[in-house]
Amino acid sequence: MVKSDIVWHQHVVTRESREDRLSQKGAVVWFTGLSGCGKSTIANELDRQLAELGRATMLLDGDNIRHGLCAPPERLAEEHTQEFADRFGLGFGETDREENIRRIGSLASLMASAGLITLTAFVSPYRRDRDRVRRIVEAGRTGDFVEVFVDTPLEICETRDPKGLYKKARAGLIKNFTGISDPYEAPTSPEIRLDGGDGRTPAQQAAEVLETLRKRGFFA
Ligand SMILES: Nc1ncnc2c1ncn2[C@@H]1O[C@H](COP(=O)(O)OS(=O)(=O)O)[C@@H](OP(=O)(O)O)[C@H]1O
Ligand SMILES: Nc1ncnc2c1ncn2[C@@H]1O[C@H](COP(=O)(O)OP(=O)(O)O)[C@@H](O)[C@H]1O
Repeated sequence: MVKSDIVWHQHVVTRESREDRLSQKGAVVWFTGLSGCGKSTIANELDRQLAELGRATMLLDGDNIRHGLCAPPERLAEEHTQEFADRFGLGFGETDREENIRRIGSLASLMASAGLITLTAFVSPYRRDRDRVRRIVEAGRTGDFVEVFVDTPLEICETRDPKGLYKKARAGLIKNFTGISDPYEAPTSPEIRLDGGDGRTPAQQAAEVLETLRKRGFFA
């Protein structure tokens, strides 16, 4: 393989000095699960709980990121050529999801290296894609990637259906819909598994994640 001319640049300000100033350790807390499982709600609630403790955080979630960094072709075509939009716009095919998670994983890893407790909430259905992100994040330090599997039964997600997408998917109006016409590969050994059907509130589920982060030494 031709060695790239892109050379990594060592920064003067170290990750450790950034974390010392924040009195915390950077991390990527990766929420994964079906559409409607509760990952955005729980991640938002965890963000609120961390902010209440004065922690420095960032939250990235599927719907929002797909308005910008990982926008679909039709949105890019508003500002760019159709060729550009077709090349860089992302949908929900397997390769598009791979690129979606690759981009987000790289961004989240950078945020963690700045000392931020970075929360991400994406369906991220493919084990291979999540494991790649884990390797990127943990290249810096083992243990910095905390996978949170929001294990809510499909029946509950479909009953909730807050955006009516399951109904459209069942009617064949949406292709490649996770859990209906596209696979979801559940994590085999997540750091945290939340039972989405156990009747707990998002605040209670978020509190469990918060305590795990504290026990793992990300903050005192
Ligand atoms: N085909 C298909 N499959 C799954 N989800 C779909 C699809 N089309 C649109 N949506 C909406 O997009 C949100 C998932 O985007 P993600 O970036 O998290 O997906 S992925 O990680 O690339 O699989 C997801 O948001 P959440 O419901 O918050 O998970 C859906 O509302
Ligand atoms: N623990 C919970 N108990 C009851 N409803 C929940 C819970 N967590 C989330 N919900 C509801 O489920 C729906 C989907 O939640 P959301 O966070 O958007 O899921 P996702 O981001 O995984 O698609 C929302 O209407 C939300 O209010």
